[in-house]
Amino acid sequence: MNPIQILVWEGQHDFAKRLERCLNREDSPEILRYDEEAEHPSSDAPMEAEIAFISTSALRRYDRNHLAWERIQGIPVIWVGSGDQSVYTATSVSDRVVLPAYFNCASLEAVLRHTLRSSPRFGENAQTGISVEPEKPHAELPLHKEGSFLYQAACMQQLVANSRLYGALSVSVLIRGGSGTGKEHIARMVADAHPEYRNGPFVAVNCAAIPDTLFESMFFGHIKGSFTGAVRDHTGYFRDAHKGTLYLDEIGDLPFSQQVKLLRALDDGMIHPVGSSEAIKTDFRLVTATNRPLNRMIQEGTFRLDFYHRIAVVELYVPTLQERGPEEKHLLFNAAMRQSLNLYAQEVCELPDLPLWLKEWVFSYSFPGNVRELYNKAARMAAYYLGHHRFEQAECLHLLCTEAMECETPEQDELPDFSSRTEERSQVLQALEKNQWRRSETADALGWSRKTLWLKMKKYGLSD
Ligand SMILES: Nc1ncnc2c1ncn2[C@@H]1O[C@H](COP(=O)(O)OP(=O)(O)OP(=O)(O)O)[C@@H](O)[C@H]1O
Repeated sequence: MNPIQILVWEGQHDFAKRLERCLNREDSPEILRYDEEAEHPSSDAPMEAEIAFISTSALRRYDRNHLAWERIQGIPVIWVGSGDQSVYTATSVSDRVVLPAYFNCASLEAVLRHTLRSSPRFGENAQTGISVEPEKPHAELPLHKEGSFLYQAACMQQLVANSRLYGALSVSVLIRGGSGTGKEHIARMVADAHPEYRNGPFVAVNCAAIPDTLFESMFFGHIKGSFTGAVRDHTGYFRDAHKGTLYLDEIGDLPFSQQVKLLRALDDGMIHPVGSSEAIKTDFRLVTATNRPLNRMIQEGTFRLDFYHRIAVVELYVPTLQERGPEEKHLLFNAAMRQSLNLYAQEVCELPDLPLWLKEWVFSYSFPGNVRELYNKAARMAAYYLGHHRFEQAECLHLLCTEAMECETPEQDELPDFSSRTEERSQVLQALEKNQWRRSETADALGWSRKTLWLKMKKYGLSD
């Protein structure tokens, strides 16, 4: 028997490799790869392959919808989500199942089975000649713990190892990374690694919130009566951090003029409290953090190069959640759900089995707000579960929509011009009935996206 041919048209460079890894090797399917530059399956001639995996984003480049595609090619197509939530939301509520680009073998199997069964070419009991490797029973990968800091990915293990390594030295450390990645956790890890400074205070300062007029007093302190309102002596951050760690968060937001003043004091550790002629020696380890592009700011002249050299003897980069990979998202999401369930529930509440679509959402969503956002989404799901004792897909996906996505209001130009609400409702209803309530076909018939149809059905009480 000739090996089955599978067509892959999906931009992720390792997609085909991951596919091969999941598919049963004894069947050894032949994978035909298409990409941007090479010939692509846009022609109207039927394709050679027996099944295709095509990125949903490919559709946007052609004036066709997925049904037209499948009709022309005459083979079942598994659409691959780009990881963009809008695509996922739009398609997962319709009868089309979308495989997330970051799939695992279990989700591949589920999507494959669903697609082949509903394909006229293969049918319910069809022998397709392809199967997914049986899921090997494997223990969940261990989630490492450093206090309340959880991590698993190799890049995170390296980061933690480096934090300990350089933390033990008396060097200034700059921590770079996106918002919500856990920079403060890393700063504390660095501080705790030093044999001496770890025993002193950890003074955290948000540099984005320091008024220019109070800058010197806040950092270097003042003596009573040195200015109006100075009713008592004030030590300031430098002296507060003596023999410990001074953590300057959002250092990229420190105005240029304040950078000079800090640089002078950091160079020799000598400070002059406001209103005092006495110089005081301070001794601490400096750790700074930022999510701003300091290199670009230096080029643009908004961040001082000499100041950068002073604060960044060692640089640690905290990867975004997306860079850590889907496994880390999955493990952290479970841990965060467990934490929220315990926090919100009146009595002990075990983590329920999460439905496949929710796991896939976690796998494919990019979490631009990183771990902070992941904790927020997990908390929403935990609160929803405690209220409903189940996960209803449409409602949950709606709760998981980010604020920036405008989940509620589809774009106006996507909507046809209906003069009244009632008329629109009956149009939607008629179209649904005409298409046997198949959402993809109905959306096509109305000339809407599936997301728009879904939102309209919710609005008019037509969804389950
Ligand atoms: N790996 C992790 N394990 C557990 N909690 C984490 C992890 N990373 C971050 N968090 C939590 O996410 C939130 C944001 O973390 P943190 O404040 O350290 O981020 P940040 O990078 O300093 O963000 P920002 O740049 O916005 O200040 C905190 O509540 C923190 O406890």
